[in-house]
Amino acid sequence: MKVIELKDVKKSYGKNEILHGISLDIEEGSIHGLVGRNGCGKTTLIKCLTGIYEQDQGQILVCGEEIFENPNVKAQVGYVADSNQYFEGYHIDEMVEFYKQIYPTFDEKVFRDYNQSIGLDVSKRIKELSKGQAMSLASMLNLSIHPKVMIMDEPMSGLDVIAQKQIKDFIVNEVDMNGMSVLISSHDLKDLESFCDSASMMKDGKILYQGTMDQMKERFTKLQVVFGESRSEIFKELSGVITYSNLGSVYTVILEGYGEPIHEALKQAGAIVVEEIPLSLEEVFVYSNR
Ligand SMILES: Nc1ncnc2c1ncn2[C@@H]1O[C@H](COP(=O)(O)OP(=O)(O)OP(=O)(O)O)[C@@H](O)[C@H]1O
Repeated sequence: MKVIELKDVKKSYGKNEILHGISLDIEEGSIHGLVGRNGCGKTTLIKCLTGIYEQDQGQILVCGEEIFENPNVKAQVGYVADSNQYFEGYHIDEMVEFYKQIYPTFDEKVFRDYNQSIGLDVSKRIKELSKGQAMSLASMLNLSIHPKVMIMDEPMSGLDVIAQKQIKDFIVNEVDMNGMSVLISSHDLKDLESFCDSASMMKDGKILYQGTMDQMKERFTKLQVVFGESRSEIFKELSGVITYSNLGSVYTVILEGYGEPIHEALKQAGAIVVEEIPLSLEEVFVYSNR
């Protein structure tokens, strides 16, 4: 079942259109990564998806309903923003009380359990927390709602590696125990690769492609090709080659549209070895944004 459905969503700031027709589906119980260069529109998309902004065009369904000005749906959605500038004068304990009032599903015991690991002093005011501590708090509070859908805008920024692991463990726990679905934006692609089931890659206000991690990587192929002698000219002529490098007669090639014809062309040109090497999400990102 799809918990998030976006159809042809457009959003402008004034006359400047930022989202140019975004369509995106996220399956229940999955962790979906949102990646893209600075300024491509991730936060704008997230603010539409959480109902903070109304889209100018298109449809956004969360749990089957429009989210904008829909408190019933919003009550089922956790949101960790990329910066937390509100409630600065509140003590953590007061924030817990506030969440209890706003969200009937808020589970104080779970919050205390999470904070047992993270170790924030609950008598502190929000403004006395470091950036990483404030991000951890936002994640813990929102996870303790047991939301059906969790939207997280760079939630790991500022967190040390131990806190990152703890927050990821909490997220996975909520997914496993309660079937929570997650959309998470991050610039740490290695991290997303190990953590997400699927991802979307944004570029200039559009989704370039979306799919499972394996499907994302299918777009490009990385080959190791060995000739008896140096043969760089072949890669200048071969179709789909994005980049190549060599160490003597051993070539590493990144190409698009690899298949039998290219394999045959390399063999006919005298390649002794043509071997596919796994690509990382980071490599897919870099070659997609060239
Ligand atoms: N409130 C605003 N008013 C006008 N323009 C804005 C506003 N917020 C963002 N923008 C512009 O919209 C574009 C997309 O910004 P957005 O914050 O959505 O990008 P992002 O992908 O989240 O970037 P980053 O990875 O740096 O956080 C940018 O060009 C930005 O300058």
